[in-house]
Amino acid sequence: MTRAITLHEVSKYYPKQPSPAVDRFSLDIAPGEFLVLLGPSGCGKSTVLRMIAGLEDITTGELLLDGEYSNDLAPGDRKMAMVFQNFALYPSMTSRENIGFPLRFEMPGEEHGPRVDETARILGIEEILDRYPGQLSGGERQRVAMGRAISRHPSVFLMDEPLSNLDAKLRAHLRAEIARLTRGMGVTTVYVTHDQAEAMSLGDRVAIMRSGVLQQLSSPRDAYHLPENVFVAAFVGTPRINLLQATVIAPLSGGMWIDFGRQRLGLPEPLGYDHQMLRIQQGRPIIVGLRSEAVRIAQPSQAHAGEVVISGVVEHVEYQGHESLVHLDTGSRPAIVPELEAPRPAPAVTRAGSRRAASGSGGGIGKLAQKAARRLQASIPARDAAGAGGGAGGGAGGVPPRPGHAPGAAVIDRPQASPETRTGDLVVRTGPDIQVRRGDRVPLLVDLAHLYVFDRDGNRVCPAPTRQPLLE
Ligand SMILES: Nc1ncnc2c1ncn2[C@@H]1O[C@H](COP(=O)(O)OP(=O)(O)OP(=O)(O)O)[C@@H](O)[C@H]1O
Repeated sequence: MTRAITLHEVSKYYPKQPSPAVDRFSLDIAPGEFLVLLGPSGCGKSTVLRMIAGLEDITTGELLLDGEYSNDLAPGDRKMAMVFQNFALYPSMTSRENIGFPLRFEMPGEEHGPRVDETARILGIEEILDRYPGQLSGGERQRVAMGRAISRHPSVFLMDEPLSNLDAKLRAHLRAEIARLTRGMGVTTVYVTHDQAEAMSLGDRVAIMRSGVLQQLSSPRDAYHLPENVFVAAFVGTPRINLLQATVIAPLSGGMWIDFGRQRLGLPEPLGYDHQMLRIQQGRPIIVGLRSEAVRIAQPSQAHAGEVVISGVVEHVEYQGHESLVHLDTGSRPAIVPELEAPRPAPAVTRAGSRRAASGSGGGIGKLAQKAARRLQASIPARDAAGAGGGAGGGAGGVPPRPGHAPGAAVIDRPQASPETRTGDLVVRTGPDIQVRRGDRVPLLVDLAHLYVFDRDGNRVCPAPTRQPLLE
């Protein structure tokens, strides 16, 4: 059995907390779907999961299971199995006993052996059934923990960062196993992670959260290619998208340029629809997003249609084996997004109050950048969250306004880095054998088909959202 889960305008206020941990969160999860809740530390992912499990009360809003109002259903009656980050196994029980333990309550008086053997076969852990947890590796222990969840034949799996205690190789391996298992069983799965790579590889859809508010609900592909706001653009993808402060220049005499301060990108005429819409942004600060594969180092004579030329000075080359990442200084001012690490270079500082050090795409932010973000946030008019996710549909049904929460980017100047530590404002992905040296000025071809523009509130305006925000 598998089931549909609906959250309708669900909020969670913890006692003595001024703002909600989860704010008017709406989501429809189809039977058998694998949905990933993704976001930085503290954004409310686990709270959503725990409300679905019945381990946390819902303050306002509704939870429907297969269309039935279920806010008050006891956890034990929800037929859900949870797998946590800290997979606690009973140390005095063998793997077989650990897996069979929940069945004592679910199938009292029945023979559990066949169910445990079947589970072990699915997970490929027949050989370790008679060992104790102390005799197992971390990966084996996590498999047993999953076995305990699977053996119950739940209608829903709820997984809260189940792989985050494992090393990278094992994580990748078990990630593939989880995908295979849950899809094979056809069981609805809600999976919490702050690791965007994990989310992208596992989810049928990802729900990206920030400060308790749903930012985007879409396929992993759309989250990468059509981020609804600058937060999603910056959170999804490695290396992080290049975000540059810019302005639009569109004189009445014709032509349109994106001005980065020292350099300009000329938009080819006749202007396409997406570029025409940028005229509205003239005179306002914007953020340009360029993924590292949207720019290549090549001579202007090699430019394809839709590519325009700028240049940059090589600051640093990062060899990665299969590719190199070239860090360049284009004389632009990078923009950063609060709650995410500052772009290069930035000391990794764990956010004060965060319960767990963030890694990967998650939560740290350089102290200087944090201070600057606070200063600038104070000076940027805060628009409500309706703009942040209410653009392209994606199934989120629009993001409700959240008084006092500015969802968009704070566009801030990067703290000044010394020449020794400076690593550029633009990262470009190249082949591994690129022959460039620090200090070389190189031509850069920017593919306009992969140019993103976000307005001052952080909402994507190019490519134009399917639902246009009100023209002011
Ligand atoms: N029992 C609680 N009492 C008060 N505040 C809480 C409680 N549990 C969580 N919070 C707060 O609610 C917010 C959301 O927490 P939650 O654990 O849901 O976030 P998360 O995205 O899962 O974070 P992480 O990835 O670090 O686990 C945080 O600010 C957290 O400090």
